[in-house]
Amino acid sequence: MTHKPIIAIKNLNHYFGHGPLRKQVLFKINLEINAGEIIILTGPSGSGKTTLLTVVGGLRSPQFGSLQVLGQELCGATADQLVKTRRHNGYIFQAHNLHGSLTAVQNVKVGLELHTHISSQEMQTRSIQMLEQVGLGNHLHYYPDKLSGGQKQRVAIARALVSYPKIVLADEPTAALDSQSGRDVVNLMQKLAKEQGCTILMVTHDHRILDIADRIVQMEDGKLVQAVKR
Ligand SMILES: Nc1ncnc2c1ncn2[C@@H]1O[C@H](COP(=O)(O)OP(=O)(O)OP(=O)(O)O)[C@@H](O)[C@H]1O
Repeated sequence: MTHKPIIAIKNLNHYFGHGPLRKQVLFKINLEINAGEIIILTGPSGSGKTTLLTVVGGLRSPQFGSLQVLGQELCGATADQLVKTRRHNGYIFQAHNLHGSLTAVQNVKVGLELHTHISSQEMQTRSIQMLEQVGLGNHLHYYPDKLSGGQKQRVAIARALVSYPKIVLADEPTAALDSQSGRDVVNLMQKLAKEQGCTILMVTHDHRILDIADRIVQMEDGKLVQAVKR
């Protein structure tokens, strides 16, 4: 096969703490993820899912092994290189992390902040279009406290996708939502990701949404125990 994976993880080990408190949390992780794939990372609490997600997302430096994202080796990368990698990513977290003092459209624009080549007018236009795509075209100027949980998470999705990222990292995006809103939110992520051709790596305990994955990867005690092809 000639295509290269968008994310290639080889023998990745990760430790927290120092000296006698040093504790290994990721053990010899090997995983390749192709462009456009939706991967769900699941497993018990404390098994290392969030650690793996943050390392892959360039939010934490990889320590041992190899991690290539879009062809760039991140093991041993400088802080600058990690920042560059983060520009290709969109992030969606459990607690949507919207700014309470910004409207929906202003929050979405934050997703374009690092993209200084885009004019302010273009940012506004793209942010509005993105909110229309997530069904919030008539809530553009609402502040987060006037939106429901599901609506806030849809703003967070719009913010994550407005820069057309190659990779979206999502940590428990449905945890704070009722089952219908959770379903709506992941359906929307799936639809937009497929339209934009972006790759999603998502951590979840929510068994109701496993069906959106192309592959489910199971973690236990810091190890990948299973990579199920669907
Ligand atoms: N910043 C940190 N410093 C020290 N230990 C940490 C840190 N972050 C996580 N850990 C430890 O690393 C292990 C893996 O944690 P991680 O958050 O990756 O697990 P998880 O599978 O995402 O769990 P959960 O499903 O509960 O979010 C746990 O034992 C945790 O206590």
